[in-house]
Formats: sequence, structure tokens, C-alpha cells
Amino acid sequence: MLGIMAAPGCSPVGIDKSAFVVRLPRVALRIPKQKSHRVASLLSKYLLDMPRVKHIVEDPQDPSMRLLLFSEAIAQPDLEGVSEEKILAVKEIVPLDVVQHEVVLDYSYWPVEHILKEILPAGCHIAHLNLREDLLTYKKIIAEVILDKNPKLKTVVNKVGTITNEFRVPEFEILAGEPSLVTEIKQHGATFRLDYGMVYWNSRLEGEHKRLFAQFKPGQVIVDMFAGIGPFAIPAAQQGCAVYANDLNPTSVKFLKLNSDINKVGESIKAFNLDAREFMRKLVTEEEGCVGEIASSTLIAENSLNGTRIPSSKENSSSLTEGSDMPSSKKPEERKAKKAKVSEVVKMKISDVKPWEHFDHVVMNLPASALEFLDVLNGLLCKGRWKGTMPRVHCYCFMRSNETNADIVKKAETYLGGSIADPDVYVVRDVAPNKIMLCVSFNLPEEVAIAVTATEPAALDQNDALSLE
Ligand SMILES: C[S@@+](CC[C@H](N)C(=O)[O-])C[C@H]1O[C@@H](n2cnc3c(N)ncnc32)[C@H](O)[C@@H]1O
Repeated sequence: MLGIMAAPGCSPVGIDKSAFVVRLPRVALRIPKQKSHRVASLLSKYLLDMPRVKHIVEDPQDPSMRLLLFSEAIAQPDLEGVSEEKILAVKEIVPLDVVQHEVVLDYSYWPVEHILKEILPAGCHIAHLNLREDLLTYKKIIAEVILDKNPKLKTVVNKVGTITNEFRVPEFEILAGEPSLVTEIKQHGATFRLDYGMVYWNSRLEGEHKRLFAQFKPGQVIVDMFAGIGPFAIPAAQQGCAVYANDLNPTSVKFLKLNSDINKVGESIKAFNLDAREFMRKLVTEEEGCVGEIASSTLIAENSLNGTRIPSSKENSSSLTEGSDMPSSKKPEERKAKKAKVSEVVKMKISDVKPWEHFDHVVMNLPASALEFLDVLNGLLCKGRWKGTMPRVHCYCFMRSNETNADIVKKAETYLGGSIADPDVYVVRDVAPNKIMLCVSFNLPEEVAIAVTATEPAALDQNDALSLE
């Protein structure tokens, strides 16, 4: 990145590779090839120490000779700074022939892999930058260099401003490459197709998704009120759960449905496109059908219409993130073992589930306002119809530095309308200097959730069925 910043005169259209050339004058010791390693080990602490730059190079004047390049600190021809003792030891092996040499770092020298390792989710072909203010002047050239150095990448974008819309979708400026933001990401053995410009996705939640779905057991029923494109729902279904997954964003629900099909868990997930409160009420009052279900064919048709070509999973499998700790970096045997394990899991059919009788977990990942949605759980379940234990709620929220865990639990209790016993408050991640994301988990108190007056389940009103086709 330093090389990019230091490069003056870069045109935003195309890359002027000559602008990336940096010349470093260095003092060197000229010695015969056969003695070079012996002398280099004597002088090691004085020699050039730069990543990917050799400190022993061939003498351009004579291929039988080598140049030992000194660090910037040894800049004088008399090798001032090197101990007398070392100089004497060297002189016993070779004559002290000190010359000047120029180290040339060209365009190919400047790496971008380390940047991408942090920002590029496995399988993805879109590099999503979040450039600092002082780098914005160079945004186009930064993007073009990243694209140029990584043939598997198709698009480089920069996040613009803060997220304010209710679907939590950031605004992106396309800096280089193809204008499409449709891509595929691998996470925990699942494939997620998404349109970065239309749906919420945050790869920093990868660990949190896993922490939570690892708590779900095969055969359990999961209710995800703010499901996005399915990072909780799909792995949960893959490990043998049935999932009711809802999102207000119709595009998220279309991708959720498509991802259910891609990951072969379509029979275990029912997708809804409703406001979360409405979704919860419908879930426990309807006995048949699937209100809000979205046909994945709609999405496939849209993608082919706009000409978007999404690289296949196969193409992406050897992506840049190979060698990182992302799932794609797994060795083939590990991947095979994982696949075998997934296929051993008995998938649960959503059609066999009666959510008005029982569900096990409620996931609420809308940190900006999920606490407020806890009110929908008050009196939600019907006495005489509910069976078994009470569901465990996982409600995400933000906490400011002037707040305590107790303040957050108090807020949760206020919205829920009842007290919470033994809440588990887990710190998910730092969001800003004064803000962290938390997950508050607790068992839904029976006295809060079960309605005092038992009512018969309402009949399904077919007019409620939502079609996005
Ligand atoms: C922070 S994202 C979480 C998505 C997903 N669970 C994840 O972990 O990536 C919150 C999601 O809630 C959806 N959302 C916002 N308001 C909603 C509402 N009132 N009812 C249902 N979903 C809503 C947004 O569209 C967004 O996809």
C-alpha cells in the first residue's frame, strides 16, 4: 500500500507502472560467489532486511561474483557502523571490495495479498474496501492495482458513508472492474450467493454465526426474525435443524431461498418476507401453508436478465484466500471429511413442524433495534397448545461505553415486559471506539410468553400469501 501512496503521477485511467518504481542506493561488498554465504552469515545483522528482497545478488558486471547488500544504516564506503571485529573476520576470507549498488523495486514488488487476506471473504470476487479519508485521493489507482494484481477479482468497491436504511445495506462506490455486485461467498462449508448492493452481509460476523449455530442441536426448530440471506439459517439446516427464516428485505429473502436451494436445504427452511413482529404472530397462529414464501426462480430469472455472470464455486475454490484461515483454505481431505459429515446429517423437513406448538431458538440479529422487538414475544404463545421447554432467545444489540451489561438486560426486560433469569451477555465485536455489539441470550420466561387467555389457532387467510413473482 505504501508503494501505491508513494507513487506520484498515477493516472486514474490505466496504471502507469513506471510511477511505482522506487530506487534504493545501497553500499555493497563484492565477493566471489563461493564465499558469499560464509561472509553473509558473519555480517548478517548489518545486511539489507526487506521482505522479498535478497541481500545477496549477482554482480551485474561479473556472474562469478556476488554483492552483499548492506542495510540503510551502513551507508559509507568505509562500512562505518560495522564492528572492527567483523571487518577483521571478513578480511581473513576476502579482500574488502566495497561498491555502490541500486536496489530497484518495480511495480511487481508491491504486494496487495495481505490487504485482501483481511477483506476478501472466501470465494468472493469483490474486494470491498473501507478506505481511510487520507487515501480517498488515490482510490481509483488503489482499486486498479488491486484488480490488476489479482486476476480472480472482478470488482473493487469502496463503502460510502454510514448505513442508514432499514435493510442495513451499505452504499458502495464501484472503483474498478465490472459493475455487478453479485457474488458468492463460502462460509462454514455453505455457499452464499448475494448482491452486495442489495442485501446485508458482514463477513466479520463469520465467527459469531458459528458460535451461535453451534448451540443448535439436530432436530431443533430455529426461528430467525432478521435472517438476511441465511448465515444462521443455512448452516443450522445443514446440521439437521428446521428453520423459519424471515427478513423485511425482499431481495434478501430471494437470496435466502436461492441459497437454501444451492445448499440443498430447501426442505428444511421456510422463508418469509414480513416485518419481524408480523412474522412471529403469523408463525404461532397459522397451521398450514407458508405465508411469504418466495420462489427462488424469480431470482434466477433476474440474474440472467441483467447479464451477471457469477463465478462458479469451482472457479472460486482456488481464489486468493487460499492459504488464509478461511474455509476455502482447508486441505482437500479436510474438505471431503466435512462434506461427508454434512451429508450424514439427517435433514429435518419443515413441513413436519408445527411452530405454534414448539420452537427451540429465536435469533434476533438487528443490533440497532432488536431489543425493541422483544415486545412481540410477550403473550405470543398459546396456553394449552405450546409443548415442551421455552425457547432460548438470542438478541443482538449495541452497548455504548457509558452503559453496563445490567443496563442492557434492564432494557431487554423493559421491552419484553418481564424479568429475565440468568441472561448470558456475550461480547461479539467492537463496532466503534465507544460501541460494542453484544448478544444477550436467555430462556424466554413462561409467565411472559404464554398468553393468559388460550385462543384457538386462527385459520390461514389465503389472501395473506405473498408472491414476489
Ligand atoms: C444486521 S442484518 C442481519 C442479517 C443476518 N442475520 C446476518 O447475520 O447477516 C439485519 C436484517 O434485518 C432485516 N430487517 C430490518 N428491519 C426488519 C424488520 N422490521 N423485520 C424483519 N427484518 C428486518 C434487514 O433487511 C437485514 O437483512
